[in-house]
Amino acid sequence: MRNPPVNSLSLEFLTELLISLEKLENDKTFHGIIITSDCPGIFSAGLDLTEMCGRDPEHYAEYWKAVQEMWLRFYLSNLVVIAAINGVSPAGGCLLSLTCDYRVLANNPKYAIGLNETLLGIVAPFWFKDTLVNTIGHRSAERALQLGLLFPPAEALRVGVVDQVVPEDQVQSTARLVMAQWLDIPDHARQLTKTLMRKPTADRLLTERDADIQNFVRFICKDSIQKSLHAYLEKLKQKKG
Ligand SMILES: CC/C=C\C/C=C\CCC/C=C/CC(=O)SCCNC(=O)CCNC(=O)[C@H](O)C(C)(C)COP(=O)(O)OP(=O)(O)OC[C@H]1O[C@@H](n2cnc3c(N)ncnc32)[C@H](O)[C@@H]1OP(=O)(O)O
Repeated sequence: MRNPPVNSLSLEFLTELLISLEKLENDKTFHGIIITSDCPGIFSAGLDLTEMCGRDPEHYAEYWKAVQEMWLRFYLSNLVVIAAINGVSPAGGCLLSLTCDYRVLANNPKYAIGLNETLLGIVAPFWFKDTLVNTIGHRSAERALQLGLLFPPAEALRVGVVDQVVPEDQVQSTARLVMAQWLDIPDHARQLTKTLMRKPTADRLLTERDADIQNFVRFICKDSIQKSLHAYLEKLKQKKG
């Protein structure tokens, strides 16, 4: 991912990601992809706050549809998808990694990962929650979501948000080793098993997709939510000054 400075998942970047995924899926010489970051120290800052702040309802609806599409397409991809997480990964950045089949995280205490939406005064939608529950179990997910926990590497490994923590200079090579192991499995059997595991979760969003967009638009348009997102963005900007 190369969307400096923080790989935020803007509408444009999400569209590029989806086009890239589609191209790779349509090229039958590809069997797997490794998602990693070109921004030093940052895997992805998550959803782009500027797409959710100070825009009109039509824009929010278009943006949310693209976020849903990213989740659905990566979560259900027939390719083996591995996240080589070489930086901090809050909220939507964590969600993107949770769509992958395997997560390797660099062992740097700054590289926290988690669904921290509540800390921003926003609520992780049910399909964010379902993805986390499927990964770490109900009790750990409930605690992590309510408290908006961002896990440092050792904790992330302990709770199961990531599958492996390795020295920073070994993230890419480890992801490639893991990829080789996954590609050794007969493709059709692995793909069908992935579908079996993930389709019920994806189907829930597919059947409630429009209602989920309407919920998002209603929620994000609230004055109180706009105010807190705006204040949060300002705080990020002032950090430098
Ligand atoms: C009932 C409910 C129904 C429906 C619910 C509906 C919806 C709610 C759910 C919405 C879900 C949202 C999920 C999300 O992903 S929200 C985004 C969460 N992300 C964060 O909190 C991360 C914020 N960023 C950071 O903490 C730091 O930037 C970071 C640690 C990533 C990097 O720090 P660093 O010091 O290296 O850089 P900064 O100086 O902070 O940032 C550089 C510039 O980038 C801008 N920035 C940062 N993050 C974002 C972002 N997520 N979106 C847009 N822009 C971002 C930052 O402002 C700086 O900008 P400039 O000052 O250079 O202009």
